Amino acid sequence: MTVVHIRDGVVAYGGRPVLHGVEARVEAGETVAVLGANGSGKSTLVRAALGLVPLQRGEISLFGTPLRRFRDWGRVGYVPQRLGAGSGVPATVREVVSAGRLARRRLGRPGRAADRDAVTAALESVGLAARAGDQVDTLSGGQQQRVLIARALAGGPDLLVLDEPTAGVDAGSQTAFAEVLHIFGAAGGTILLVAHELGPLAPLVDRAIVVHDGRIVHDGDLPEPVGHHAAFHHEHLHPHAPEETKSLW
Ligand SMILES: Nc1ncnc2c1ncn2[C@@H]1O[C@H](COP(=O)(O)OP(=O)(O)OP(=O)(O)O)[C@@H](O)[C@H]1O
Repeated sequence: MTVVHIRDGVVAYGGRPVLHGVEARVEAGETVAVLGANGSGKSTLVRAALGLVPLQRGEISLFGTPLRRFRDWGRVGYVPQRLGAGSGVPATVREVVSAGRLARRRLGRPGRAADRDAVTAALESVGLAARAGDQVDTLSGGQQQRVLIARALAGGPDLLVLDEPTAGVDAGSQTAFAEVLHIFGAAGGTILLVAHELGPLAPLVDRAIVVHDGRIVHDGDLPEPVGHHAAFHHEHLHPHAPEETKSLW
């Protein structure tokens, strides 16, 4: 099944085109990385795929449903680049992660315990259970990134879309984060992630889409590593129990 399908996608900001008729698909169970230089259009591509940026032309479908008719947002977890800086709204880590449950809620159903358990499990998977009651703005940048990942996981999505999830995250945390994604993918989850550098995520990636100046210039195996990227193919990730993941952060 095709989980994400963009056909002839054109996006322009203020009349300036930044995506020029792109075609991209993500199949169920795949982990696809969108790679490219700064400003090439990677974020725009994934944000357009979720309807966060309007298309000037083209079509998008999610889980086989045209975006304009798609309502099943509980199946989608989105991790933006940053936790909306300057929102100014005080919220605890648990509250932010609980927001990830909203699309799963059904009116009139109890489900409170299930919500609480899902939030706790998501916090544990990113190693932040002990910080649940803290104000989110007292956490470091890397920890806030983990809150966003927990928020996306809490909804129990089938598709995770992540925009530079490991930017500004230290090496050890990147490895732990790769483990969380590995577990999600091994359970059948589909992953679309934007990355400038993959680092420890490289072994997870089934396919790479390379964007250059708003066009897809490669769609296939990970491109041959160059320079410091040469480490990519020498890293291996092995499945671990979630308990082990916790201790990695
Ligand atoms: N909201 C916006 N308004 C105007 N221009 C924008 C907006 N968002 C992005 N752009 C421009 O669109 C182009 C593509 O941006 P995009 O963020 O998609 O690139 P990217 O490949 O994700 O870059 P990076 O790796 O730096 O995050 C850039 O030239 C950027 O300046």
